[in-house]
Amino acid sequence: MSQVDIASISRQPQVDTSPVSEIVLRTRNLTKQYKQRTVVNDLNLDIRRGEIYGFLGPNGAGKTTTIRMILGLITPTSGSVEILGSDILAHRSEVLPRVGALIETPALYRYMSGRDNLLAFSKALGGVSSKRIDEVLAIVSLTERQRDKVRTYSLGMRQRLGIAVALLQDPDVLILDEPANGLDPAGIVEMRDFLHRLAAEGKTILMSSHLLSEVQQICSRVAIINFGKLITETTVKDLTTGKGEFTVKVERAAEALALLKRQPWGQSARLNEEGDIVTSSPNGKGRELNAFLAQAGYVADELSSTRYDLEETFLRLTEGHSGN
Ligand SMILES: Nc1ncnc2c1ncn2[C@@H]1O[C@H](COP(=O)(O)OP(=O)(O)OP(=O)(O)O)[C@@H](O)[C@H]1O
Repeated sequence: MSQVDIASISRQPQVDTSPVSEIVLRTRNLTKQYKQRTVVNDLNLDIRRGEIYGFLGPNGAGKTTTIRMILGLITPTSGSVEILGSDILAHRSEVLPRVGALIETPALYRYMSGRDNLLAFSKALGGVSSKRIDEVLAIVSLTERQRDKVRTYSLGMRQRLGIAVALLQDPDVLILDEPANGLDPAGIVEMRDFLHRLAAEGKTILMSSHLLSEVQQICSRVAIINFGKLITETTVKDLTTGKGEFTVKVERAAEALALLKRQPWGQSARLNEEGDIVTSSPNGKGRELNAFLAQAGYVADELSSTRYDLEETFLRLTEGHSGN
């Protein structure tokens, strides 16, 4: 995939930030066909102000194509993208300055220092104050290393410098395609802390990833797509929490299980690999389940909401298929 021309995305003059609705980025029935092949299929996404929204899917699922349509780099076959209340294609020049983007590896000059890279991009944008350059260097924690050549930077530092470029015009929305790609665990933690800081300042962040553990740690909400279609858009918490099920550690588990299975609400009760009971509760609440078991003489040692690993959930939802 090609690098994004950040300069062309943000070359337009800055406009006033007027009050906007809670949904900062919205796609409606977004569809892209190449010949007869539908690679993005009727996609409806709603991204809210200040959230870090994970856009997840296996290779070839249509993430980059969607991001390119969101940025107005390619035209949808049908459907629309609204950013900050305006249609991206109809109001490009007002909208794009408020959007910063980084698509895969940033296009940086490796023989120049970090600061000189920012100066070069700022010239392409029509000039950004030296104060703003200091600010973005501080935001991405590169102040100390700003005079060093980019070729001496780690991958994580280069990713952060790429994000610094995207931040030069102080955009409201940041769109990052695979920002954690190739980072080691320490780099991922750095990236996570850094994105949380940006979100806390009110930036809205859309990041794509196939690193599920990463999305689980960083994002508050996620959309999962496969074959260009939305499979689910939900909170990470909901995705990893069993739908109203509880895991119970109790003595004489087999007996307790038999009792539960005789209840109308407990028919799907089962034992997990650890020999603990996984079951629904009489009214969806853990307290009621606890009381029921205790009254029947099975006092629980532990009772918790059943959690699922995001990776398992993702594989189950996408059935491990690749869209390629
Ligand atoms: N210009 C194009 N012409 C034809 N097919 C294309 C074009 N661009 C992308 N595709 C196809 O569309 C599908 C979605 O590709 P896309 O790059 O959006 O997926 P992705 O989810 O970003 O994957 P990855 O994680 O591998 O980057 C792929 O099967 C790809 O081959």
